[in-house]
Amino acid sequence: MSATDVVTLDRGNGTSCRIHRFGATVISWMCKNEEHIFVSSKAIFDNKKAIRGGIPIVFPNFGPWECGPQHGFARIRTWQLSQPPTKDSTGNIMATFTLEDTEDTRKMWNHRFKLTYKMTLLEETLQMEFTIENTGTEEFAFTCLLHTYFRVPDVRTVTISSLKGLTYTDKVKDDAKDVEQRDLVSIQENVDRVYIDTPTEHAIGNTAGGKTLLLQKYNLPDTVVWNPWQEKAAAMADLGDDDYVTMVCVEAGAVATPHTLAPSHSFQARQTFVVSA
Ligand SMILES: O=P(O)(O)OC[C@H]1O[C@H](O)[C@H](O)[C@@H](O)[C@@H]1O
Repeated sequence: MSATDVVTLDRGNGTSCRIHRFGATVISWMCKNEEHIFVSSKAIFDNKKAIRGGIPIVFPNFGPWECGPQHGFARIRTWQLSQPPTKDSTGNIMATFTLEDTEDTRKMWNHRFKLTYKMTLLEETLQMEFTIENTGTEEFAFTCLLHTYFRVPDVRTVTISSLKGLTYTDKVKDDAKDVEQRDLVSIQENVDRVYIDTPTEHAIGNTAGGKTLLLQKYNLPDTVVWNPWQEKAAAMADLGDDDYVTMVCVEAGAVATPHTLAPSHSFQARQTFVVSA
């Protein structure tokens, strides 16, 4: 990984965020010396393969895709740093990354677009604003998602709130639909679920340092919960055998229903992590 590949936002006081320009992938968020983002011990940084961990950006398609690679191409393209890290008068630090269509993306998916991804590092908060513009002359449909891997001491003790009563698609059970019954979701096996139409905030308990993290989202109506567990983790070349224990993916997205964007229109979404108690 070369130094020019990584952009650092640093507030001091052990609070920083590092973003790899490949995929504009957040690879670290430290808050008061506590790392909240998981990156695999076997992650490959060859600017070809998606980084295993961090916050890959899924666009223009979530999951397997007839036009190109799983989860689309945004996570495997090098983004431009359009606004280098800048501090405002309150001490918050922001940086902005952009990605536009190229001949190569148009061969896969013949649409013109501009993605803008603005990160803001606040004192105990990390905010990610994601904008998709249709810069072409025809409408297009997409799904998108911020595929966050949180770093946790032990996934078996993690809890996720605000999913009770919601319908989910269970990708481990051939996309069977079911309704979540639990007040707090915990993970004790391979889980891969798309919860549909979720509220704007989840509290994730027992994350790094025993802290509860709030995941707040805007215009990202669905929440994916994923952990490959032991057997599937062992079969993944870029995930250490025991890495599944120290990660949980809670992913905010617009995936259950594709979103259609008219020419010259834009779609704006946001996710924010707040360190709570
Ligand atoms: O291996 P990847 O292409 O990075 O996908 C990793 C995972 O992403 C999401 O969480 C999906 O719901 C899973 O089905 C998938 O396995």
